[in-house]
Amino acid sequence: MTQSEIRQSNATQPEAKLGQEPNASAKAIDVAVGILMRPNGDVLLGQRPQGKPYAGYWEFPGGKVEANEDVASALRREFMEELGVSIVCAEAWCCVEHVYPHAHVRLHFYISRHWEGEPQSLEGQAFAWQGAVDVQPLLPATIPLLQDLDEVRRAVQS
Ligand SMILES: Nc1nc2c([nH]c(=O)n2[C@H]2C[C@H](O)[C@@H](COP(=O)(O)OP(=O)(O)OP(=O)(O)O)O2)c(=O)[nH]1
Repeated sequence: MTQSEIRQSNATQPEAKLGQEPNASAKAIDVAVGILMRPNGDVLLGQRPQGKPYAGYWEFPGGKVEANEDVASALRREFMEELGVSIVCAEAWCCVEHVYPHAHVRLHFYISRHWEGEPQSLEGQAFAWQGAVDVQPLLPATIPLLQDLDEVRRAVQS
């Protein structure tokens, strides 16, 4: 995946600030998050491993953008590290901020319909392909996006 393959989607661009108002003095941590979407609209979720904040909660795979790394590179790296999957192309979907007790995060969500490799649990986490997302608990910042995601899933199916 190159920068040119990261396209802005016009379909859904919720610019939401979720949860508490972000503390202006707390620097937001950028997080790259990828939603793998099968042709039938199913999406892949993973369960956060022990030792992390919100262990046991379900999330879309991804992780923090490192220093001197762009979001697209972080997405590629996280998917290779966590799942052994190579993202071929992905589309920027939306960006949301959330203030957790442990961090103020800025989540950059991408949707990918084209990847290479079968997801493997390289960090011991559970995974689940879901239609309408039905795993619980989900990370609080991710829950409000599910309705918009359902619209994308339906558009893919039709
Ligand atoms: N991957 C992912 N993170 C999410 C989602 N929703 C959400 O609020 N987050 C938050 C939880 C965490 O505060 C942050 C991700 O940080 P992380 O600690 O999992 O990142 P990482 O894998 O780089 O972890 P580490 O190297 O620091 O152990 O983003 C989501 O759907 N997917």
